[in-house]
Amino acid sequence: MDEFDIIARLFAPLAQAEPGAFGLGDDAAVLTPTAGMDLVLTKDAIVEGIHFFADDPPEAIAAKLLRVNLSDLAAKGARPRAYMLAAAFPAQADEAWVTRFATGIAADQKRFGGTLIGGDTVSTPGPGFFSLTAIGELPTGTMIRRKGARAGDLVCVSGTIGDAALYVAHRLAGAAVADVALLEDRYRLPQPRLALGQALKGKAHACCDISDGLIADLGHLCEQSALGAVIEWARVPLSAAAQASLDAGPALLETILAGGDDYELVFALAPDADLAALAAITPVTVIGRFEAGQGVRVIDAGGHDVALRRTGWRHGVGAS
Ligand SMILES: Nc1ncnc2c1ncn2[C@@H]1O[C@H](COP(=O)(O)OP(=O)(O)O)[C@@H](O)[C@H]1O
Ligand SMILES: Cc1ncc(C[n+]2csc(CCOP(=O)(O)OP(=O)(O)O)c2C)c(N)n1
Ligand SMILES: [Mg+2]
Ligand SMILES: [Mg+2]
Ligand SMILES: [Mg+2]
Repeated sequence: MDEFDIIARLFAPLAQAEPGAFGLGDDAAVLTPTAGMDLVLTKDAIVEGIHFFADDPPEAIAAKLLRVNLSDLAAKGARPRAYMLAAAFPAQADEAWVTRFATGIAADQKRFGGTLIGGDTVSTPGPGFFSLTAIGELPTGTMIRRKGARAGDLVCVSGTIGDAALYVAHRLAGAAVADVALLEDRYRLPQPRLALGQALKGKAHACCDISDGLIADLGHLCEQSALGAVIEWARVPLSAAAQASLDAGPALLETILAGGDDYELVFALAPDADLAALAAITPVTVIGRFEAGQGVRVIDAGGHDVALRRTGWRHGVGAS
């Protein structure tokens, strides 16, 4: 199967809903924004060995690629409209592997919306590399920014924190964790909080998704909003698996707070905001407050600062 077979047989069927995709038969696509809407654009790439394990199911790798991008759209309050895919398949990806990858994309396109409108298909002598540009829509001028939190706002997070990072710590460092199957599922199949993100428009003063780690990504909100934040460790929402893992080894606290791969939302709400209306969509937990100053502080139940050696994931370039 060559690139043209892959495009025609596996990807073109996913492009039908957007006429400007021309069945993936032209050099480029045409996208007309819906009247009164802004287009919201975001790109994230994933690399074998860095973002996913080589033995992850190809359907899940494809789903994760789409979902990490939809998570960025969710954080901005946008609805998925279209996406572009660049796939560099490694030499060991045979026809069955590529077919399963396309099956994963197709299933999630149906689940979350949006239409494939173009991309590129190449081979690589190196590890698998997949990049996606997600294009969302929202009413003009309503995108939720990282900037805009106010001192006294509540720091809120969706879902539970730390599950995927505990799985990575288990796989790479042999960390003893509870319920590996649940943690693995959270790692492989993040849940983009699209409905919550859209409900946050006009309510959240600032929002971003948690990819690098709760502390680091909350730090991005703080930096852009020119504020600090304090969070109470005891209020950070944990799954039963994460709680049980932590009970066995408190060293995993830092993994939970700074490990990343959560793809939950962290956002700023006014103290009198209607939390129940949001929690009816996706579980939401208040974990702290924005305050004057800079940086993120974590305090324990006694009000003492919790020292962290790292705050989140950073890609390095070069030998440093
Ligand atoms: N190579 C690049 N060229 C241009 N912009 C980039 C590049 N890499 C990252 N950015 C931009 O920098 C910002 C932060 O990127 P990133 O940390 O990847 O955000 P996120 O966690 O939301 O995915 C985003 O606005 C992104 O578009
Ligand atoms: C095999 C493997 N090892 C380690 C990790 C942990 N990890 C790798 S990159 C990353 C941060 C998120 O990826 P990034 O490319 O920074 O996404 P962005 O912040 O741009 O959304 C994390 C937590 C992983 N997901 N998989
Ligand atoms: Mg990114
Ligand atoms: Mg991202
Ligand atoms: Mg990152």
